[in-house]
Amino acid sequence: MDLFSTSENENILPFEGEARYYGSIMNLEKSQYYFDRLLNYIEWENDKAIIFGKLVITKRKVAWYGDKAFDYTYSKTTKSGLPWTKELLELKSIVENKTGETFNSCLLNLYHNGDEGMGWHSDGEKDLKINGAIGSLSFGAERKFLFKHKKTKQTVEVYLEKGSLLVMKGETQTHWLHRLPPTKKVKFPRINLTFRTIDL
Ligand SMILES: O=C(O)CCC(=O)C(=O)O
Ligand SMILES: [Fe+2]
Repeated sequence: MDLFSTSENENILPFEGEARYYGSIMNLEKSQYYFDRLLNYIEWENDKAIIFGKLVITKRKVAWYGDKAFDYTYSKTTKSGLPWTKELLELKSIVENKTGETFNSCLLNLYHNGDEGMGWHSDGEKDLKINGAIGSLSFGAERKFLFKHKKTKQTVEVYLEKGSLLVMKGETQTHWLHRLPPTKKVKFPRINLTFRTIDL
């Protein structure tokens, strides 16, 4: 929060990218409110991905919202966006004000517990604006998030607490992978929102 702003905005990547962890950007009551609203009012669906040529249906649930019903190709499957909800517009504006960036879409992930995670990837899908910022908001259970440099394999870890904001920008997606590792320690759900800019 703003009281502890000395390390706020520090780039946590050592080179070839920019990832800024703001910590929690809202109070606990607000982050609990948004967690509940998102859990109950988002149209969650199991994700489908094509991995090594096979259709895989994940336990993790996803949803896709945006400025208009555009199609977006992600993990080799195509999704179409739903119109923004009230809460998503509020959160988009909070993230835009904090970062000075603008976004036209949001991918949401619901991890029911620590068994669910996301493997190494970068968000460089062809529909995304090149080097555009991605604003990642987290609610619910705190989880570890990792970056790994594509060439040097150097890793950087950060714990994403409830109500927190992580911004990835610049060359991050070109040079770094990221992942949300599964963990036996976490028994509670987590919701993550990544605000993005799609080239329309
Ligand atoms: O859940 C997270 O923190 C990361 C999600 C992610 O990397 C993505 O949706 O591309
Ligand atoms: Fe990602």
